[in-house]
Amino acid sequence: MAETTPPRTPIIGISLKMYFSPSRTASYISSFAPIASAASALGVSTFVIPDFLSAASCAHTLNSVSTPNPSAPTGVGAQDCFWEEEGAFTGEISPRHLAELGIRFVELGHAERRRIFSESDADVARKTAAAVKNSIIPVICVGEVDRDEDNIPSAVAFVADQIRAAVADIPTDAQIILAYEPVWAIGQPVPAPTSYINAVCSGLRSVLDAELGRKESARIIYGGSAGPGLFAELDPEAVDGLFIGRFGHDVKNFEIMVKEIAAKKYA
Ligand SMILES: O=C(CO)COP(=O)(O)O
Repeated sequence: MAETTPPRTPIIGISLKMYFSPSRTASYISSFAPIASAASALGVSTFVIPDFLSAASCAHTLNSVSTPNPSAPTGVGAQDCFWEEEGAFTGEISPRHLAELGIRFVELGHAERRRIFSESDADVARKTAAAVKNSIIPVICVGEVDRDEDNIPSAVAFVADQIRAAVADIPTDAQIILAYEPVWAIGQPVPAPTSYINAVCSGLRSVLDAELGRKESARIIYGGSAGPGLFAELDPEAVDGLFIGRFGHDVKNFEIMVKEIAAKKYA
């Protein structure tokens, strides 16, 4: 069954990629838990995506954190999943098994997976459908590869095609998160220019609302060298939150960004 609530609550998440050892991840989660609770009180949802080795124990910890606002929960995600639920698929991870362990999000189609492991839009679509079927919220990563700040319509068109492909086989009311990450802005010292992020996200918002019927069910978060100070410059009508990488490794930065999102979204 698709996860259909809560709609469009601001949300911030971090992927730890393959940066942290299991012990460092455990210590990060201990510091993260009270921040998630405070974020909920501010009306901001949070998630952490550790590597697979730590996902179950992180879910165990974070799922027992008290989040005072039921519309702003916290949760743990996985960095990928397979589209099949069970069987002879050596090395793959079942979305049904993730759900059984209390994992509430799954990141799909990250730029690194598309580039290094040749994941296609068709793969992402099948994984998205499998996640939704298991009540896991997909965090679908999309973004254009080349930097061309003068050509916003072409970035919007490219990313909109990625989105159309990813959601082709799920119901319109299934809750999804679109992590808009211009590939050229990942792993850089600074994010994409804010005017550019705002323009692309507002183009995508129109496609989601008018064409895909996802005004309530799809949130857009920005990722790609995002850090403190960024959200204050973003358009809160177009961008629902952030997807953090390196600049959230210091959990204090994550806390700062939670507050910046709350301030801007509830201004
Ligand atoms: O890819 C990202 C999040 O998944 C962004 O990573 P960085 O913020 O480290 O560039």
